[in-house]
Amino acid sequence: MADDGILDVLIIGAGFSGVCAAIKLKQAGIKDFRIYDKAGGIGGTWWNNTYPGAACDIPSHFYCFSFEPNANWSRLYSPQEEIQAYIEYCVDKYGLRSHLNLRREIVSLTFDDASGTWTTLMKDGERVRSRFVINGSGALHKPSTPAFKGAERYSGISMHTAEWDKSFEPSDKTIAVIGSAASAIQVIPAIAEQAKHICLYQRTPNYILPRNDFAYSETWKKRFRRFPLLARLHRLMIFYYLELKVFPVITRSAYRAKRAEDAKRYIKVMTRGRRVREKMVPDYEMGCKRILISDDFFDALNRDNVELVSEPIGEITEKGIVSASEERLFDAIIYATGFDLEGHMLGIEVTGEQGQTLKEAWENGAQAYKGVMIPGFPNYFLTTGPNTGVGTTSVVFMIEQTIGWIMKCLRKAGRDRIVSVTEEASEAYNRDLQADFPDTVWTSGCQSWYRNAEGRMEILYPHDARTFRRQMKRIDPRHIKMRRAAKTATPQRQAAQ
Ligand SMILES: Cc1cc2nc3c(=O)[nH]c(=O)nc-3n(C[C@H](O)[C@H](O)[C@H](O)COP(=O)(O)OP(=O)(O)OC[C@H]3O[C@@H](n4cnc5c(N)ncnc54)[C@H](O)[C@@H]3O)c2cc1C
Repeated sequence: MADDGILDVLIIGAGFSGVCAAIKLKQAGIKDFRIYDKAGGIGGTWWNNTYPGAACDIPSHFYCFSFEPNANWSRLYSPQEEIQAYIEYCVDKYGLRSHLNLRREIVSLTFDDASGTWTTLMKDGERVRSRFVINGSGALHKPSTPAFKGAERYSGISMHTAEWDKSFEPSDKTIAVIGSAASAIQVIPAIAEQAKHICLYQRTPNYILPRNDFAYSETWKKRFRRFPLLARLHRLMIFYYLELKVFPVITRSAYRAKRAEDAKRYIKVMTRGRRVREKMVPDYEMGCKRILISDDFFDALNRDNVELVSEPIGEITEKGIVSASEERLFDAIIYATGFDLEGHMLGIEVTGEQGQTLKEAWENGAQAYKGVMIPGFPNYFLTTGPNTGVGTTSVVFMIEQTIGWIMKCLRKAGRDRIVSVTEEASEAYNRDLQADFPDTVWTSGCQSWYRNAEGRMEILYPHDARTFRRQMKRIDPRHIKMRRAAKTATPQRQAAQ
């Protein structure tokens, strides 16, 4: 930290976002930064989600940093342990350990107009001042557990997939899995063989397509190590496959209808029994909710010890779950019920210029310029902010583009300038962005976690990842303003260029 006790940059979160930001800061010669995370380790999503079967669903060679390829990915879709090990490797390679502050939860950020600095308040009462804040607190770190009537009475084992108890032994247990989306279709195949009986409580069926996963042979790993260009080409192939083949399923209605028919046929072929088949085929447009992939879920579902329950849950009792008129008894209830997205956006109390809070600024919905900057909140950057999700691409790719843009801002800000986005630029950006949604499947009427309670799209970006990359290439000086603080806070700051 500089003599004046003010950090250059404070980073929130030690997941892909925080680690990427830290690496880029170091590479730019900015060493005066700290990373804070409330978790007990690094990795973010991959530190938290350790349930059996957890893995990425974007191919690994593209679900990693472009500047740090990994020739040793074991499979097309690597398991959680490998992704966690990759993040740990990056932290060590770029010497980030000494910058880490774990088990430190941030509760508020307050901007001081006079000095142009942010004060970050930790849950333990410590305050840290910094010029910049990069908020990489992620979208999926607050497990969401529906408030079922009576849930507190349940006396068996109860846990969310994102809070997995590693000592849990599924053998010979009767288990309820609530939720049938991404985590459920990974965890069920991983425990079905050991469990005595599993009941899958499904509210809405999902489009589930084949994953086509495979292990990379030692020969291929050797080739990737020997010829880094080959690994780059492989990454590019994945990128363009997702952009040109998968993204149009969501954006082109004629193509989508055809693919939806194929997908429904696949689900029918893969499920055993007419009753289950009927409940597993979605009746909404494909792509409106996240499209899932699995090679082993249907095999698990077809097992004699796995049962689909598609009636709504009435209440949870001391020993089990009541749905319709029947009570089923369970040794364990696993909540595969996703994450609280609204809580993430406003989980930290942020107060910007002239005492305006982020809650006030987002009264009519969360929005940011390019998903990164909010008018009235200078020197404050988001990494996976509103409308930055392209469901068919790697979030790590999106993070890299965003951090590239933030670094350009920091370079321009130099040693003593304050960066802010104009209200007009942010309004125009978001007006155009929201205007591009009506032609897409996400506004076709089905409700999904992509939209907020009022139906406004706050998660997804309406275009493909190449468009996002293009828009993050440069800084528009008409939109981004630089000024000096009234009271220069950091006279001998190390230059940010
Ligand atoms: C099970 C699962 C599988 C996924 N698979 C894929 C995939 O295949 N492909 C893909 O592209 N994306 C996937 N994702 C999305 C994934 O979240 C992103 O890819 C990526 O890991 C996000 O990284 P991040 O650093 O932005 O956020 P995170 O990984 O969520 O990290 C944020 C960190 O911020 C910390 N934090 C939050 N609030 C505070 C606070 N107030 N104070 C201090 N620390 C705080 C959290 O503890 C967390 O460690 C998956 C998500 C889940 C849950």
